[in-house]
Amino acid sequence: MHDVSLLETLIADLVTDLPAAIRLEKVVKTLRTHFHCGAVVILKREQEMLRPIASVGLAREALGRRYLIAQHPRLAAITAAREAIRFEPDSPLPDPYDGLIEESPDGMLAVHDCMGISLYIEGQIWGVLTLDALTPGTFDEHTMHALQRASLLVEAAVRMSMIEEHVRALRNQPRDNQQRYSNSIHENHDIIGRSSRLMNVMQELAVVAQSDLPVLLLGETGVGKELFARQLHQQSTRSQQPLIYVNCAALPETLAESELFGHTRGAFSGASQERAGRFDSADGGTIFLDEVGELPLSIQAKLLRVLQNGEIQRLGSDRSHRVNVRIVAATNRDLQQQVKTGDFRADLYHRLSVYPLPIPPLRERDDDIALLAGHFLELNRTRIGVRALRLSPAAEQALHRYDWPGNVRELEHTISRAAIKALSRGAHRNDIVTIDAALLDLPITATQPTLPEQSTVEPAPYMALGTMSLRDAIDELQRQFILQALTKSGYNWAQAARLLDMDPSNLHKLASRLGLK
Ligand SMILES: Nc1ncnc2c1ncn2[C@@H]1O[C@H](COP(=O)(O)OP(=O)(O)OP(=O)(O)O)[C@@H](O)[C@H]1O
Repeated sequence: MHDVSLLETLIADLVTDLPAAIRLEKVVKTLRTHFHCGAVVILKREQEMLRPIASVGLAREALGRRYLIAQHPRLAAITAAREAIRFEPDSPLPDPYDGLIEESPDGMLAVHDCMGISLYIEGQIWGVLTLDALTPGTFDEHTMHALQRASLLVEAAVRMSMIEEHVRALRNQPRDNQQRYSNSIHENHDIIGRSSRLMNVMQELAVVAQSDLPVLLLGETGVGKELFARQLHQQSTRSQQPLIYVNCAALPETLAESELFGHTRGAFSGASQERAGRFDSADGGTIFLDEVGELPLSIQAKLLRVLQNGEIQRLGSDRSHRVNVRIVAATNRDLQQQVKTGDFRADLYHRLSVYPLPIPPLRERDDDIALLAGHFLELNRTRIGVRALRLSPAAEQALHRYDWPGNVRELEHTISRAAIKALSRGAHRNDIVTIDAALLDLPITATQPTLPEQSTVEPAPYMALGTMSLRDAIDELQRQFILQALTKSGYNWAQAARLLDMDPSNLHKLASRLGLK
């Protein structure tokens, strides 16, 4: 593609009426074709971090990662410069995408070309664009100039996507809220995931956030109810006011009342001075009652009174005062069942559950697993200080097969544990550490066969001329391709056949001949 046709294609990507995320995906695909790259990524800057928001050629989990700029010298150099920057194939600086490249047999970036450019919106750095080509010599002075020109259109595409998001958000907003909300729509990215189930919850959450209704977040342990509560507050009209967290399970019954509603001086022995409670602290804002199902019945009665008349009474006081607090509660218990057994007051239940919002368990949003895993891998990579931390294909498969009774929390702990175990095998700072399925130590919960661990597609130096026959080399290449397709499709043979553009029955036959079945 010549420069002119590149610009034309980018302009076409720009003017087509597409959702923001898809528009940017199209842009990176166009750039990949034009610049003959293995991977192209658009990353958005968020304080000290860069977050991939559109990518092609990288493993899907990359979209869940966050790159601390200070820890990635290439990204730091691109961010610091205004012009396009190129890294020579022999550059000693580690590449942030090592282990994540789809096209490379083991995901690794050996000798390769890399270039990038910072993206500016309204005079401020907005993010960066990076391009990696697997063949050294792909990028030269000419491509640098072409990238410089193309970056203007990428900036335009980003701008357009931002404007569209603003418009969509404003359409959903009550009038008095417009200014505040438009400032914050791009801020919170803490909830990782792109599954349709998650997107539906986020949409519902955005709508209910704007009402002042009490919300009851329901979901199994570890699904992220606290994150959703924070998001709800952030998107509400109260976002500039406090969000006060109360863990009801950790409140001792004897102290619960004074903690929640405050106490007067001398209300009990040790109460040497008057003290405000959590409801006072939350005045004007939101109180988040986590694990509300654990509240003792005596406190439930007092909480109900606050919800009924908006007034609180400090322990030891006979006067009450008004507070204006929005209630968001969460539980992993079956509250209706608790009502039946008399452990939870029915009247309080009805007050709290005006708007129940169920958060789906992780096993019902498989699409989020890779992104979350990527996010936790990057956090752990930073923590343990290695160059790259990645999953073997079999490990990735194991994550998808497992049913995650402890949900995201369990995934987070599984990856942290495996990272530390990998480190204890003697990894060093400059190492690329691969977590294999055994390190994850997950119980087998599925019927699908486990890919043999040798499916980690290693670079194949042994395929050099003189070390094997052409026939064996072809077999080896076919084996690697099939394993990659199987890994990518989660061992779904029909999908793997489509990826390989083969007839499924031929794929089965070939896989048997190659010893893969
Ligand atoms: N979508 C997500 N993106 C990033 N991190 C997540 C996500 N969901 C959950 N987490 C992380 O998983 C962990 C558990 O989340 P959280 O404590 O909110 O769960 P919970 O539903 O409140 O669980 P419990 O009912 O046991 O209190 C936290 O460390 C949280 O940051």
